[in-house]
Amino acid sequence: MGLWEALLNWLRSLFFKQEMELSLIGLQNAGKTSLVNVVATGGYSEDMIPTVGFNMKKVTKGNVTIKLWDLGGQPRFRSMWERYCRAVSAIVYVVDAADHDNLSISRSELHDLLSKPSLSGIPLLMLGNKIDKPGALSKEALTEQMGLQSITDREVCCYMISCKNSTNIDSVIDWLIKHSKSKS
Ligand SMILES: Nc1nc2c(ncn2[C@@H]2O[C@H](COP(=O)(O)OP(=O)(O)OP(=O)(O)O)[C@@H](O)[C@H]2O)c(=O)[nH]1
Ligand SMILES: [Mg+2]
Repeated sequence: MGLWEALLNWLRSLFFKQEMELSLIGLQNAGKTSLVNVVATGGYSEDMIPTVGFNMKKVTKGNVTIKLWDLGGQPRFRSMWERYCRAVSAIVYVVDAADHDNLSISRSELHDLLSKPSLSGIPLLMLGNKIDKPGALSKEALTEQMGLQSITDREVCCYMISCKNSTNIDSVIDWLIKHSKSKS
């Protein structure tokens, strides 16, 4: 890289630095903290401790600094989800796509959350995680079971991912970077 080009890149990084804030929501065991780890460091572990309350992590991707609120998914923490979603650029809702028993709870928690007036219009990124597991739902089935078609008051996008195998994590990061633009 020439000196001139390096200088231009440096100037660009000064002026186009972007920040965004996201909340990771979903039932316990969905894989929210695993996603944070995969996005931040690429690391994955089977041995995870359930999140108590919340954790905040800042991750930098290119010029974008992403502030991630990783919330606990156990029932006792769900009442604070709304508070942590108010100021965010996008809500990332993680579902264990292989856990058929908990899908209807996950669906009703999602629709409950999105019905809050304070969160109207905030884009939703739905992630069907654990597609490495046998019996994981397809994207079409997850879209249907989570009732995504009925959400018409905001942008909705859905990806099927595996934190374990790093499947589609690039698409997730690209989506996030695109959505940081509006908050620059
Ligand atoms: N097979 C498989 N297991 C996964 C995947 N992602 C996460 N897990 C496992 O799922 C379990 C729960 O993951 P966590 O990331 O702690 O889930 P969480 O959503 O943060 O849970 P809470 O903090 O309690 O809300 C861990 O044992 C992970 O190893 C995946 O893509 N595939
Ligand atoms: Mg967690």
